[in-house]
Amino acid sequence: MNLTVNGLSFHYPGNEVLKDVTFSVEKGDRVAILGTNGVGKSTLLKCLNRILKRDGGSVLVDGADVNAMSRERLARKIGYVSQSCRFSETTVYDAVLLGRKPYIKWEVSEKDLLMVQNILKQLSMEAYALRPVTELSGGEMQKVSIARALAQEPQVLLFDEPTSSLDLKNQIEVINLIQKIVKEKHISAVATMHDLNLAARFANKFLMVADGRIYASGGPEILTEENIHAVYGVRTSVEMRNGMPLIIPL
Ligand SMILES: Nc1ncnc2c1ncn2[C@@H]1O[C@H](COP(=O)(O)OP(=O)(O)OP(=O)(O)O)[C@@H](O)[C@H]1O
Repeated sequence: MNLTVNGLSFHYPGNEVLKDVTFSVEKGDRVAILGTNGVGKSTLLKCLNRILKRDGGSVLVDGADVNAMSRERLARKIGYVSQSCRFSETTVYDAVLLGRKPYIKWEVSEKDLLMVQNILKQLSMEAYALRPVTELSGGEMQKVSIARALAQEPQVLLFDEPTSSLDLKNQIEVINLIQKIVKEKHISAVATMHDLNLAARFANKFLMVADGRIYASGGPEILTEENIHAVYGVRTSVEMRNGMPLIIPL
């Protein structure tokens, strides 16, 4: 699988948000999209997933334009976990099972049920599997939407701030699980992130967005004090720890 974005642009009425965004994601990549509030990170994810219709440029999955795909085909290619998850009145189990929708023909198969059980187990969600989603905490709900996207078995997983409501243990668990799934299933994941240290732990590729454009892209070597200052306007000290950059605001 290969996701190629070329010259993508997008505007909301009276607000040009993305300009000439170009990057690619290969099988096995974990990509972190970084940048300040309101710079257009969520908008970019939504353009990849066709939730928003881009103005120009191209978004190709294995050479095929996402705009030309049927809804089901797109769902098998790209999964998306939004920032604010909304669920109808169902149990956690059924909400996760809904992720299997692109694959279910007439009835739910043994494979679908097993997969849901496995994901609930991997995410330590079994204890509340039969509770109504609407009664969960913010963090528990965030895990439900992540579990549902994993059940969808797409080739690219898009996450909008996947750990924003999670405590430290769950943050680590969720990013470790995403990494594991990316490796085992030979897929890729793209996540918008605010915590640079968590991003450094999660990703192998980074896109730093500023003023609607990709300011810098590449491996952990782009997380420099200069780039961070240019993008966030914050002075930091970047040290290497266990082969990973550790970013300390000054
Ligand atoms: N539905 C909308 N209609 C009009 N403008 C919007 C809409 N959604 C977002 N915007 C604007 O587009 C810009 C980019 O928003 P976006 O949500 O993509 O930013 P972001 O980088 O994800 O921000 P954050 O880190 O705060 O989540 C912002 O200026 C925002 O106010």
